[in-house]
Amino acid sequence: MVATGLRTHGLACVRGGRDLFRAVDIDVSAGEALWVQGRNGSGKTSLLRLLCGLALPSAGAVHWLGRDVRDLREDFYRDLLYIGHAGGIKDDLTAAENLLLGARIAGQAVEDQQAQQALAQVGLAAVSRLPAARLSQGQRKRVALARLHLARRPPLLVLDEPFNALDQAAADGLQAALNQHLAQGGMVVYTTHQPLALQAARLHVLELGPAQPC
Ligand SMILES: Nc1ncnc2c1ncn2[C@@H]1O[C@H](COP(=O)(O)OP(=O)(O)OP(=O)(O)O)[C@@H](O)[C@H]1O
Repeated sequence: MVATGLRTHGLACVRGGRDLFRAVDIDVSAGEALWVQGRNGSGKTSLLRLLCGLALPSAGAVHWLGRDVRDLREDFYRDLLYIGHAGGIKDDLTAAENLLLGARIAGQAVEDQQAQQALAQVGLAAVSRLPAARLSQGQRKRVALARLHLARRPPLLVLDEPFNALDQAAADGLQAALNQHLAQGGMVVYTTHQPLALQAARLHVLELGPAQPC
């Protein structure tokens, strides 16, 4: 069988000396989405960071296309777009510079004009040259999400609270972009406290419970 997506087996995470979760098995293939749910502090962000190889699990492993992400490194990061809770936006850079920097760190060659177009797609054309420090929370979130509108969108999107701080029009636009990504065979792993099911070939739901006692 051809390995086509993101898988974990027996994933476990310990933070601050306590078990956040154990034995998490994930299997997300092309066109599928995983909605990670749970209360504040249940470990959603911690899980997403493990999936992206940004932290190590206390047990288990993460596989992308059949290989451990620890061995894949750059090959995995080329296929992945991770947008964290805070979006990684730098206050002293403009919206456009933030977008360009984020893309270039991910190894994506992006021209200024493409960045402007992507920012226009998320309704930020008028403020693209403003320092991010002068943007609202929702506008900062949109800067981070503009990465979805650059020419090359990686197949795997891992998005931590992407709908937070967005107004209804922006949330609708994001939902449409993610549904389009899934329809084209991409994969989305996301968290949200809002009732926002994406249209996927299969929508997996993972509910993280309260932390287990050590
Ligand atoms: N590096 C760390 N050291 C110690 N504790 C940590 C660390 N990272 C996370 N935690 C703890 O792990 C728990 C889970 O945090 P996490 O951010 O994964 O939760 P979450 O489900 O994303 O929460 P929220 O819904 O509030 O965003 C929290 O109690 C947090 O304080």
